[in-house]
Amino acid sequence: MSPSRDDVLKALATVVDPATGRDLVSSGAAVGVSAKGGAVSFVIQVDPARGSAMEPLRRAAVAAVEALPGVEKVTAVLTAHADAQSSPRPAPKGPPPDLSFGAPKPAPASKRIEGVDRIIAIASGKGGVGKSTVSANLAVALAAEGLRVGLLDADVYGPSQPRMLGVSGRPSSPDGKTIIPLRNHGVTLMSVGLLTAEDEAVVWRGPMLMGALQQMLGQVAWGRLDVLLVDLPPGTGDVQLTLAQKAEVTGAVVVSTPQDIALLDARKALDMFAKTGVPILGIIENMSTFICPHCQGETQLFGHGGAKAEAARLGAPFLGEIPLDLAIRVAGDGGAPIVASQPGSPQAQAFRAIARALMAGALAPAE
Ligand SMILES: Nc1ncnc2c1ncn2[C@@H]1O[C@H](COP(=O)(O)OP(=O)(O)OP(=O)(O)O)[C@@H](O)[C@H]1O
Repeated sequence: MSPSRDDVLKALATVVDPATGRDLVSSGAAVGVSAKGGAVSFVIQVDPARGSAMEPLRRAAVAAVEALPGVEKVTAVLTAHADAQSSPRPAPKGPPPDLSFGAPKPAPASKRIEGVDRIIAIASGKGGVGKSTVSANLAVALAAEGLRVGLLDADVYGPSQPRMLGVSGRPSSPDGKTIIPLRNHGVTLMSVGLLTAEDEAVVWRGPMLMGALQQMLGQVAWGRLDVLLVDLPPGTGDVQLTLAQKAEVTGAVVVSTPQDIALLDARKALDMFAKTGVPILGIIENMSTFICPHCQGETQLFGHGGAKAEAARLGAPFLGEIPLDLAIRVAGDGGAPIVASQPGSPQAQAFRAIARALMAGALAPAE
């Protein structure tokens, strides 16, 4: 019989970090613990200053878990938690988060959005990597697979979903409390961009920003949704933290380009989610290869495969790659993402494959 997540936690609780004298579970160092079939994965957060000196601890943790009956594969990753000053970390309240990519868990009532089964955050470490393009196409692709999909554009600094999904006009609020979202290409959409004039520069200040996000989570009449995608602003700021605190987020998908710099930034996003207990559902490489619009030849402009290698290193699922392709940009800028406007194209198929990979993991029906 394969071990349960609790079995794995018990095994990890026997492994003591000699530097702190505390075990991996009570110190909060072991996060993202997942046990599925015989495959176990977890992340050990370490102080970056101790870096490679932690490898023996990682090996001890792997050995403790491997000793459990039914374990076939153990993936254990060391990550540096972003704030080295805070070491040793305070022990988190409650057990480490569940990184299982299976059925949604019942959430505390206050954190649930009525009628919404799962919330998936789409994040990137830095701007311009195509997070919004990926979110829009992924939303349409999931809808094409038969799911009821919502898209919340929380990119307060540059809301682009109304343009990408070809939606305009102000959402109505018949009772002055509930906001009725708009809908196009099979996707229910709400965006901060719909609450402000298109050319109006929005200077959101902290509390206002949190208020807007909470309003969009709590006051929008989303209806029944299998999944709500949240297109986050780039980086690792307040909106990300608010979302993790105020809503029961099923997990996060991180979009990265293959360049090292983008990957470094992507690492920050991954670390932030690990710290806030949000499981990583997968990594998508965008602008993976360049498709020439004239000869259709393929060039590896930014290198290729960096995100896949990083995903493997972290033990996170790699969901797929999207080429840098003029047709993808033109379609997005024209208000009909390529999955909707050219569903038979190879580019649309690449997004559909990613949607299916996500469904096979995070959106899989209950076992
Ligand atoms: N795979 C792609 N092929 C061609 N163009 C792309 C691709 N992905 C994104 N783009 C284009 O790159 C630009 C930036 O993309 P997008 O707005 O999706 O990025 P972003 O990461 O959401 O940026 P920000 O968070 O800064 O708003 C857009 O003009 C978009 O059309």
